[in-house]
Amino acid sequence: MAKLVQVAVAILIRPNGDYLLASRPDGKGWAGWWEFPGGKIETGESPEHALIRESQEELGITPTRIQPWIKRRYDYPATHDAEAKTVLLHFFFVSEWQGELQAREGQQFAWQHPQKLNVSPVLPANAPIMQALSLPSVYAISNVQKMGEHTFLQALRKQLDQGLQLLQIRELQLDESNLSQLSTKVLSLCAPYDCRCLLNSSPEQALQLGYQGVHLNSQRLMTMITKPDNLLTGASCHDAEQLQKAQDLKLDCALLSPVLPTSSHPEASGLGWEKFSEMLNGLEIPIYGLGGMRPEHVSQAQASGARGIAMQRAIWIQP
Ligand SMILES: Nc1nc2c([nH]c(=O)n2[C@H]2C[C@H](O)[C@@H](COP(=O)(O)OP(=O)(O)OP(=O)(O)O)O2)c(=O)[nH]1
Ligand SMILES: [Mg+2]
Repeated sequence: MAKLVQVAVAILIRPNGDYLLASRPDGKGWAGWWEFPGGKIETGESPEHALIRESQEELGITPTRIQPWIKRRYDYPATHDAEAKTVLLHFFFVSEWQGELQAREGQQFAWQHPQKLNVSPVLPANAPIMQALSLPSVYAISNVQKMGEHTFLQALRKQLDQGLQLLQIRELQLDESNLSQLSTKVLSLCAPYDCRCLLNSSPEQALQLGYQGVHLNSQRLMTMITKPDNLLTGASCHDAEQLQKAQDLKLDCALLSPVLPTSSHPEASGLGWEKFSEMLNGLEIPIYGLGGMRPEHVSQAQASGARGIAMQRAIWIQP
């Protein structure tokens, strides 16, 4: 059996969202491939400790703000320059550090825009990680029905100014013509910003109304045979079977709900973080927790292996 190697991996993130990749130096297996800085966890060492030690050894910096994220297992085949092995990668976000970056192992550095990678090839185990990083940590869901259109659009503008990047329009109460009118307003408001909009409806209607994406409810998800063409596609999931379906279709993201009790579904008790985390184990597509989420839950969701959180209420309420 191939040996299991535990690895601490540092995703250094700048305030604008760009992250650092480094090339693997000559002399190591998979030389020339791009990876996040990091390295093997020593026997008896905690992943956090390994992360700090490797950052010092490879980059000459000391992380001061660390957020645990996904753990990912991957089987590497034997190659011309490396033996077969199974890695368990412990990914961490590092958003603050002390010291200046230095290439202490002769590696090259490249800061990457999450949606426009300009180096390759990246280590194969990282493919789903890059995919997840191309989406933001917060997914907003519209709430025109409760807030009224005027108040919602005002709150949306505020969130766009603060960097909102992913929005679902979910207004099931609207007839076709009202939905079309609202869509025109929302899409033109979002156009100057770097925010992608998904319509909770059918792929056909999303395309017809000019959305970049569609969000499938769980019923629609289960009837899909392939991922809709030319649309960023998300889906709502409430159980393991639906999550698996979203993954089999290679959707861009999925919501898992309800994580916590929520006023929109008072009858449901919520999965709780432990069960939530268990259900995400082994999934490769980016997942957002939904249900009772507030902005401060992002770190808990990420520590559970999610990309982040989705909010329909708290995001529109200004502190
Ligand atoms: N650092 C890092 N390693 C990764 C990533 N993705 C991925 O599959 N790996 C794999 C490649 C290697 O098999 C393993 C890390 O081992 P490594 O050779 O970098 O370990 P190290 O820095 O401690 O170096 P060494 O001195 O032991 O050679 O994890 C990644 O993004 N960053
Ligand atoms: Mg290394």
